[in-house]
Amino acid sequence: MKQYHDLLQHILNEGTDKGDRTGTGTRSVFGYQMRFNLQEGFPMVTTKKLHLKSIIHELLWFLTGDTNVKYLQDNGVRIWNEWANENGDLGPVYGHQWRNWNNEDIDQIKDIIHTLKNNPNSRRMMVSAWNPSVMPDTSVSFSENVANGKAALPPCHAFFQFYVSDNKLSCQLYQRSADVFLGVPFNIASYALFTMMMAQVCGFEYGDFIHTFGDVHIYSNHMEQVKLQLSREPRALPIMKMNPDIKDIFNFTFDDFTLENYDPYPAIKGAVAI
Ligand SMILES: Nc1nc(=O)c2c([nH]1)NC[C@@H]1CN(c3ccc(C(=O)N[C@@H](CCC(=O)O)C(=O)O)cc3)CN21
Ligand SMILES: O=c1ccn([C@H]2C[C@H](O)[C@@H](COP(=O)(O)O)O2)c(=O)[nH]1
Repeated sequence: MKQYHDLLQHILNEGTDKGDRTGTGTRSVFGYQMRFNLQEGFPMVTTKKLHLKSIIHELLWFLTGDTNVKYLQDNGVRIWNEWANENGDLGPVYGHQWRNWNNEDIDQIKDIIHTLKNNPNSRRMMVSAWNPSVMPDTSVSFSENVANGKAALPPCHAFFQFYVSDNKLSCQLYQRSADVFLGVPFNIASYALFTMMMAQVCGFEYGDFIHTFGDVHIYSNHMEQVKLQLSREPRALPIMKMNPDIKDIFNFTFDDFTLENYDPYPAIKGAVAI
């Protein structure tokens, strides 16, 4: 994962100090791109231990269209708790927009699969989680926004596009805002896995995952952690094995994934900016 270390180093070298919504403070750059060839291994950061269980359950949760944290909590995943209201609701966030865009019965995932199978040369294979009509009002709390039918947080991984050439499936994500120490390792692994799942169910080989960023930042309270991480030499990437019998994107379950040869350095704790 030289790509990830290069990004950390680029922000340290070239970033400017910038205030942010959470009041934490960041060092930030605007615009950056990384590319991962999914045939070269599974892009899971090795220089700190990642909680793969959270990544897989979060992705399966998005795919069901669920926006309540109960499923995550029942599976030991805590990463969305801070933003949910007392009933566990997050408002119309990712899963809702993917599967039922703007409450209009538009299933963007089903539509993309149909196009991938029938017209893979299409240049219109986009999924958008960005929906201006549910943007939260930042002057009120997360739960007040949810009560008003708004999303607790606007999507960070806002939209993505698929592309097929040489029978290989690639995916490019635009991430408008990125917490490089905590969020980005999750986001890379999640979209890499999603691309591989889509490739399997549509009958393609693995292509590239391309990760494009807007405001990409290191929070000021993650600087020591980032320096420790950069002092570690990246190790060989692990291999992700998926149950080859699954041919419907909505039928994957947690037990269909096995990560082999993941040999990370120890975890590095960091506080999440709320
Ligand atoms: N500031 C901020 N950064 C994010 O990455 C982020 C948000 N907010 N808000 C919404 C979601 C929630 N995400 C999160 C939230 C917490 C962790 C986190 O604490 N990760 C720890 C522990 C992981 C675990 O126990 O599963 C880590 O060390 O990776 C990661 C992603 C990604 N998003
Ligand atoms: O998947 C995710 C979700 C969130 N983040 C980060 C990016 C920002 O640091 C915060 C969101 O704050 P905004 O003020 O809405 O930009 O969460 C991430 O990196 N990955």
